[in-house]
Amino acid sequence: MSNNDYIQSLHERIEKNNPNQSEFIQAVTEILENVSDELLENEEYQRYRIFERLTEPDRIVRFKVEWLDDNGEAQLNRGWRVQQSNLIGPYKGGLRFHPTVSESVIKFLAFEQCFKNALTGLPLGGGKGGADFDPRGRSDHEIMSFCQAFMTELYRHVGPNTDVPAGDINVGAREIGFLYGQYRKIKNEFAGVLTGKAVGMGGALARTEATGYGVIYFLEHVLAEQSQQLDGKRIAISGAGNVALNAAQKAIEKGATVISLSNSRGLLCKEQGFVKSDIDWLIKYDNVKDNTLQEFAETKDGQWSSDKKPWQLRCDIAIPCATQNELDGQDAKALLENGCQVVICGANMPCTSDALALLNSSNDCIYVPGKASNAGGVAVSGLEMSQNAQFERFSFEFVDQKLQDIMKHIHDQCVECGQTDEKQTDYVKGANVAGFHILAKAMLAQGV
Ligand SMILES: NC(=O)C1=CN([C@@H]2O[C@H](COP(=O)(O)OP(=O)(O)OC[C@H]3O[C@@H](n4cnc5c(N)ncnc54)[C@H](O)[C@@H]3O)[C@@H](O)[C@H]2O)C=CC1
Ligand SMILES: O=C(O)CCC(=O)C(=O)O
Repeated sequence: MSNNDYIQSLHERIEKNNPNQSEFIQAVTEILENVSDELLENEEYQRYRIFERLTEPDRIVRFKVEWLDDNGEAQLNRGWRVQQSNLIGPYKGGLRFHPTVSESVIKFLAFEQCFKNALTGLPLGGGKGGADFDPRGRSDHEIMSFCQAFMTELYRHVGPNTDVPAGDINVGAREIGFLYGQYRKIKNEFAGVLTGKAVGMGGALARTEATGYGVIYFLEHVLAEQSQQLDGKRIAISGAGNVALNAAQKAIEKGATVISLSNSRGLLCKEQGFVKSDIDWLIKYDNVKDNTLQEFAETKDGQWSSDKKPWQLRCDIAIPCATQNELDGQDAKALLENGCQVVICGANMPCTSDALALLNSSNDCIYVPGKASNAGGVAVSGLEMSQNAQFERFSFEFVDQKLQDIMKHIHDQCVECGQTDEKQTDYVKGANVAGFHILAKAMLAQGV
């Protein structure tokens, strides 16, 4: 088979085996494009079918979640846990509760997670889970009932050395608490089976902040490569959840001007830049108010625009922190026309394929994929696991320093594996190739 035919056969296999799973196919295609050379140059990778085996999840668990709402009516949802690969550590990755959750979404997240976790240098395999449950408008009691029902099935598939879920969209400290409480009751044991727990029950200090802070630490390295710094840069951020708000807070602390936040209903802009107390307020009322951003504009400061995204704003740096495919080709074009120099992802796969192609081929803009830049969250989850295993508690400063070291380590790997002919760094290629080497080597070493 010619080289072209071989790579083409891998594309066809993915399409054929995963019909109607556009997000999963998108994530796999991006990585395949970057690792084609390694596959062609390494006969062992082909003989042992490394790519095919990495793309096939070890197991997919789909389950029924039935629970009672506040009116005493039965509700029914679907839950998933995709255990993609435990080649280099227990399956590890978050849980997402959102009506758009599907098998394709969880599979793409689990696949990406394997590469991300490998880049951290910690012994973490890859997995992801969630449910098509919409928490919007639900009471605390309903959220608790749902979480308990979800864990009543999930508990049999997880364990501190088997699979360790954490939070993702709409799964924060409150949900992790309810999930953990149910696991503890069923199993009658304290075990580090979830991360993102409250600090008083084994959670790591700085886990809440870690993903957003990690993005900014990574960004500083990207800018340093260009002999630039964060101080004075205008940053547009999308999202207004855990990742967005903590990235904003760290960026402000480092002297940047953060001009936007957003949610699925619209955009909040503050032209002169948010200040620390603004972000403190938004963190405090996240989850409490129906639309925190709109309320901020109405009662405090800034402009609210319904149904708008931040990508038309003039900015030096864009940080998408909401969800997959939130930034499309038109948005990418607008960012480039307005002089955006760096797009660095807080969210997982926030750019459509069109947007990625435009941004990553531009000589004027650097694009950093989430599997590199948002790995700080899972890295600190890894520290939480090690803290739990030792019955220890690490200080905020210790964890934050480790996080900074890990983000630098990931950046260094991207630079090493992502060199282009023009002696620049292609961060997409760097992250994909570096992660692939780690997983491929482990797969070869462990035999078939
Ligand atoms: N929480 C974590 O540690 C990590 C999260 N991520 C990724 O970061 C992203 C955000 O996650 P979190 O902040 O944890 O979730 P979150 O639930 O705290 O916040 C999500 C935010 O995105 C907004 N949003 C959702 N869909 C949207 C849409 N279509 N358009 C605009 N805004 C939308 C929501 O309104 C909310 O403000 C996700 O892609 C997640 O997979 C990645 C690594 C780690
Ligand atoms: O902390 C974790 O285990 C998971 C974080 C996560 O879901 C992600 O990196 O996308």
